[in-house]
Parts: sequence; structure tokens; C-alpha cells
Amino acid sequence: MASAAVATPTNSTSSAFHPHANIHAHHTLPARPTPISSGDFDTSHPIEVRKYLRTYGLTPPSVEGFEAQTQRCLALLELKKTPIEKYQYLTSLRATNVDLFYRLLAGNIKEITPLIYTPTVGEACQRWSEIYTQPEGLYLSFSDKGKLASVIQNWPRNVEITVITDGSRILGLGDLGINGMGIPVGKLALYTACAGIRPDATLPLMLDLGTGNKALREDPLYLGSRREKVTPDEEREFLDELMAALTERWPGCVQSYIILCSQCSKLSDLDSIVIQYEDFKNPFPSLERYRDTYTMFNDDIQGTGAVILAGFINAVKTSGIPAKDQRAVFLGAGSAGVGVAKQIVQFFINEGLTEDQARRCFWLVDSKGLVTNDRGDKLAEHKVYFSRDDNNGKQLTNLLDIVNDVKPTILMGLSTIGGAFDAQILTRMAELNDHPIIFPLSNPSSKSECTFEEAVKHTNGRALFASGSPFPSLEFEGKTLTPGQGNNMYVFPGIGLGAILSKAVNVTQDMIYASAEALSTALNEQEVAAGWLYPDIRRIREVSVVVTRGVIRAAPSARRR
Ligand SMILES: NC(=O)C1=CN([C@@H]2O[C@H](COP(=O)(O)OP(=O)(O)OC[C@H]3O[C@@H](n4cnc5c(N)ncnc54)[C@H](OP(=O)(O)O)[C@@H]3O)[C@@H](O)[C@H]2O)C=CC1
Ligand SMILES: CC(=O)C(=O)O
Ligand SMILES: [Mg+2]
Repeated sequence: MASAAVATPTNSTSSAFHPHANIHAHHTLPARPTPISSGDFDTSHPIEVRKYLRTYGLTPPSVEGFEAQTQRCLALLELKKTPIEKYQYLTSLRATNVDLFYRLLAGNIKEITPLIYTPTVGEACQRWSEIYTQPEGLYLSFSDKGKLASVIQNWPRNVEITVITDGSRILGLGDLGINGMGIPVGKLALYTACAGIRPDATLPLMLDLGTGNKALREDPLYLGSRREKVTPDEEREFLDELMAALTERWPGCVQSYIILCSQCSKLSDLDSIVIQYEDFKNPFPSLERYRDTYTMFNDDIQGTGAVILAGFINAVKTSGIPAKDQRAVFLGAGSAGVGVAKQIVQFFINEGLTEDQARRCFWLVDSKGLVTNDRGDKLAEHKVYFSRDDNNGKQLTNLLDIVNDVKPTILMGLSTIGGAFDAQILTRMAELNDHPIIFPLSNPSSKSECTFEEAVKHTNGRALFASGSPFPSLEFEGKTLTPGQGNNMYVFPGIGLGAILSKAVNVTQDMIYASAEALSTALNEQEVAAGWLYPDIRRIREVSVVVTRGVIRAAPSARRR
């Protein structure tokens, strides 16, 4: 396990500068420590560094400060007209000067995150084949099955954390096959910007397991295999091999635990890997299969559950309604919907409810309507826990009817259906509650169940609001109202860093819950006074420290490596 994985955005050189090198006597210069890399041309490098790197004379003479560099980047960004052009500019900046990219991102997180993450990453994934210019991660195809370990050997660096997807459910945009690579790339960029993980210790990993998206398979520019999606059994066998191969190459997880028992002295030599699953269409089987045997978590189920629980804890403080009187309607009963509902169940239990009382506070709605025991279809396993048995034979399918029937205090959207919370539904929520909790959480913005403006307008500014993608602040009755962003980016960097630093063998439910509790306490006085549900995103590095600390403290000490 490498020591501190933490990089600061103010590091100006990625290559080691040797302070004792004789910088003037070129004929006696030692060999360069590494081959020339694009970051070596950073215009902030002092003259001595340029001479040491042998880039002296190859960059303009002026040694720039970070401020001037940032000013130029922001001006260049401003010149790009569309979000996708800005995305492309930032992609090329990362490829040509990784330090500058992260200084820019970490210093302008509120402005730049929407360009490398949701919502722009959604469009980037939809157009990935069209805009592809350079490799940014590792691709493993189903045809590599049986040889995954040897393909993984091609990755040139040691890795501490990977984000993997098969592209089968990219945000709310459906199956995008290997075009989903933008998601691991974007999430890992946030690991560096928000939690300081060294970029070269991260691995974006795309599983090319075919795609159910016919248009992609027929697109001449599509860069993945043109096969139908593999079966769940084939996928499971592939993932079994993958998990073993990843931990064989970077043997933190299970293997290092075993090594710890027999050879403690070897521990410091080990590199560990934390594995984050992202945007799989049905991620429940893999979470169940690997959570107790590998250092892994599923961000859509667990990260989302934690971040929404944190905002919910703060919303409940404002609404003043005790757990036993909460009634939650969830539009969407998939990985995120069930993940969020389960984390809130845990909170309700901690607030004194029995598990059965807690479970009964939820009404989940999927594409067929209210999830009930008797509606006539075979429910997917993950929905059964929340399935209602008290609907008296009524099979409600319309969201407004469900809201009228249930009279909820909370309306969550994790359905991928943009605009599903219409004026009537929002108005009804405001009639039912002084402070309705309204969280349209689907991404990207086009899939958000409502906008902030709509929520404010139809609830007279009384909604306790958070959305998955960012919306701007607005003026309402002389006051500036600022929306919360309920996005797992508030927690996954801290969960991943906490898992790395604590050397936890598994990412336990206690660690996930702790990340939520920690985030809920990370608001400063001004944010609390303003009634915010989440801290200002500009403080994300401080916030990630709080989340990481919570996660480390919750990591079971007896099982740390
Ligand atoms: N804010 C955040 O941090 C996060 C947001 N998300 C967002 O949440 C959304 C859902 O993600 P995820 O749960 O993983 O996706 P899933 O595909 O697992 O779940 C989607 C759910 O929405 C339901 N649904 C689809 N159409 C309708 C409809 N017309 N009416 C009611 N329900 C419908 C589906 O029904 P059925 O089961 O019948 O198919 C399913 O239950 C995505 O947009 C994603 O971007 C996800 C993770 C984090
Ligand atoms: C944010 C996220 O993980 C998603 O929308 O899938
Ligand atoms: Mg996701």
C-alpha cells in the first residue's frame, strides 16, 4: 500500500526535481529521471527545473505563477461556446498538463465540475465515439475472458482506486456501451479534485461486455465490440475473474489481509486497490457477491444512499416532522431508489422505529406503478423489501393519484424521467406540507424530475430541495434561494479515501452510514443559518476530509489490514 496518496493542487511539478543537480554544466547533467512527459512543459516550472528536465528553451521564457495560468485557462474555456467544447478543452488540458488541470479544477470546482461531470459528461458519453481523441483508461472485453490478468498487466502504474462500469446504465441515459467511459474518468477526476488522490494512482476501467443499444452497434464510429450484451451468468463469470485479477495485480484487499496475518513486515510494500462499481444496469448481484470478499462498494446504491441520507437528516431538522410521521414516495425503484430508501430505513431505526415501522414509511413506484405484492408481476428481488401489502387491491399507476393517496412528506425522484414532478404534483406537495421535501435526483439535468425554479414556483419557495445535477440560485420574494445538490460526489471521494487510508478489508455498511452522518455535520454556521441541506461545493476538499475521517473511524479495527 503506498503511503499517503494525497496530492495537493499546488504541486507544480510532477517529475522529481533533484535539488543537487548541477543545472548549469549540461555536460555533467545526470540522466533525466523519467522520459519527457507533457507536464514537463508546465510554464510554472522554475528555470532550474526546466534545465534539470532538459525542457529549458522549449517553453516560453517567462516563469508563470499559477494565477496567470489559471486566468489563461479560464479565458480559453470562456471562448468555447458549448459545454461539449469546454469538455473537450478540459480533456485535452488533462492530457497535456495534468497538474495544471487539477489546479484549475480544484480551484474552480463549482464552475468546472458541471463541465467534466454531470450534466456535461452525459452528452460527452452520448457522443464519445464521435469526440474520442486519446485513451484515458483501461478497456477489458468479453473476448479477453480467461486472460484478464495479462491485459491488466499492461497498465503501466500502480493503482489505489478504480472506478469500473459496463456502460449499461449511464446516468439516466440508458445503455451507452463503452461510450460510458466518461463516467469512470469523471468520477476519478473528482477523487483527485475533492479528496486529493494522486491521479496516477487511479484507473478508469471500462468493461466491454457488448451493448443492448442497437444504434450503437450499428454506428460506424462505435469503438466497442458489436455484440449483444452478454448474459447475467457470463457477466458474473467475467466479474469473478476481474475481481481476482485486479487484486492479484494490486493485492490490497483480501490477499494483503492474509499476508498481514503471516508476514506483517511486508505490509508497507503492498499496493491496495479499492473498487468502485458505477452505472451498471443491475448492480445488486455483484454488490452481494463481492462486498464481503473485496474492498469494493457500489456508488449508485451505497454512495447515493449516503449522500441523500445526509441531506435528508438536515431537511428533517427544518421540517420538524419526526421519523414515525414521515411518508416517502419514491419515483424510481432501481439501484439508486432502493439504495437511498435503505439508508433512510437505517436512520429511522436509529431514531427509534422498528425495522418494520421504518420500512412501511416508503411507497416505491416503478415503471408499472406503485410497487405492491398483488399487482400481478414478478417483482425484481431488490423491490420486494419495500413492496406494499396495504393497497386494498388498488393498483395505482399515476404519480398524482399516488401522492393524493399516500399524502407524502417526501418526494424523491430516481426514475430517469425528466419533468415527472409536474406543476400539479408540486402544488399538491405544498398543500400537504409546510416544508415538502422534494429531491429530483435523476441525472443529467434533462432527466431531473423537476427544476429548482419549478419547485420554488409551485411550492411558494417552501420546498426543501436537492437535485442530482446543479441548478442555479434564484431570487424569490426578495430572497436568494440556493438549491442543494444531492449528488454522490459529496461522499464517494471520502468513502474511497477512507477505505484506502484505513486499510479496511471491506467497505462496510457502518462506513457508508458514517459517511452520511459525517456529511450531514459538515455544514458551517452560515450554511446552517441559510437553511442549506449540503455544504457549499466550493468547500468540497474540507468536506471530504470530514467524510473521510468518519469513514476511517467506522472502519472495523479488528479487520483493518
Ligand atoms: N443524484 C445522484 O447522486 C444519483 C442519481 N442517480 C440517477 O438516478 C436515476 C436512476 O438510477 P438507477 O436507480 O441506478 O437506475 P435504474 O435503472 O436502476 O432504476 C430506474 C428506476 O426508474 C423506474 N422508472 C423508469 N421509468 C419510469 C416511469 N415512467 N415511471 C416511474 N418509474 C420509472 C424504473 O422502473 P422499472 O424498475 O420498472 O424498470 C426503475 O425502478 C438515474 O437518472 C441516475 O442518473 C443515480 C445515482 C446517483
Ligand atoms: C451521480 C451518479 O452516480 C449517477 O447519476 O449515476
Ligand atoms: Mg452513477
